[in-house]
Amino acid sequence: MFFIKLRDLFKSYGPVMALNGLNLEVPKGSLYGLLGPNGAGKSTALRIICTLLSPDSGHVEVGGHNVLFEEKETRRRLGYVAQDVAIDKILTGRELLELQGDLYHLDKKYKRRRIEELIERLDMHEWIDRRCGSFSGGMKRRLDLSSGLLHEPELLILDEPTVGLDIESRSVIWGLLKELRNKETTILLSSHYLEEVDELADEMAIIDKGKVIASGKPDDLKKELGGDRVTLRVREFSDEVEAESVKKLIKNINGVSNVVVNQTQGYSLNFLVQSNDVISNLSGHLSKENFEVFALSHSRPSLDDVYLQATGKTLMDAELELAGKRDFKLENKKSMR
Ligand SMILES: Nc1ncnc2c1ncn2[C@@H]1O[C@H](COP(=O)(O)OP(=O)(O)OP(=O)(O)O)[C@@H](O)[C@H]1O
Repeated sequence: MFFIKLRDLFKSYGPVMALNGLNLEVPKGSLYGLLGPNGAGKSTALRIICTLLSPDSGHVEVGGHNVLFEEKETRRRLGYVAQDVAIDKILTGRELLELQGDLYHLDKKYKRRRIEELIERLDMHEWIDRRCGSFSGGMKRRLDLSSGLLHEPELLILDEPTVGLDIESRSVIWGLLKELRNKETTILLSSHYLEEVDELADEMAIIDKGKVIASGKPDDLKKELGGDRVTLRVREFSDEVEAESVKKLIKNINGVSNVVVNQTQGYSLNFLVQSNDVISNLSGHLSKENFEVFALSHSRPSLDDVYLQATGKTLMDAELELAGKRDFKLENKKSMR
């Protein structure tokens, strides 16, 4: 049974098409990861599900309710932890949670109990009575997460929950998310950290340019690639021309597939091999064209390889490319309106 269903979702900001026919189905009680580079459209999709933004067209359903017509019912059932939250600087963490509880119209006794539970669970007692203005990024995130969980929502939506956080805060947040999933809360989170999605998600979707281009269980997606991943360098620092020549040669070797030049890693080559024999014979093939093996590593496929297979580039290359095209100043201005 699916708890969230998105069908043919389109959304543009002026000339920028953020969602380009997005389809997604999130099973009830699962932890679902949306993986994609900055600018892929993840936040836009999450904000639409949370009723904070309207799509240009498409269907959005949460727990059997049409989100576009039943905003109030949807909001009651979900907790949303945004990417950037402007937390009041003067209130203490506890006062902020009290205020949030009042906004949810929680019963006084229930609210106090929930606040205590969350302070305990997210290990916040040492600093929760300090003013929020003095909090670190990790403390703010834990406070945000507590706010989103006060009313025990059936659905928790998190936009990049651990971006830029210290290891301790990240592990506290991961621990809580795993626990909630075991208690049947449906969790949808966006991330551009491969290891976060790999570690947490039961199912995932890769989003690229406003569309889902691959989805399934992380392990199944890795297995579908069907071979081991090899990274090869023919010299310490290659250039594009050399890398493309090596690519041409390797592509024609039997048992090799998905050859990609990895620009951000010194023009190394990434590819999949069907058996170890291919690796043993590699230097023979290369020497025919006067190339040699400078460095070679070999591993089981990772989510980065899944991403590479689906998009033709690594997640890091995609981020660099998109970062060059974005006008963050303008976006900030528009989203404050
Ligand atoms: N308020 C806005 N005004 C103009 N363009 C926007 C606005 N918000 C997002 N965009 C553009 O829409 C596209 C999708 O952005 P979105 O924030 O949804 O992506 P994302 O995958 O969540 O990335 P990030 O993690 O950086 O937020 C990007 O090209 C972005 O530049």
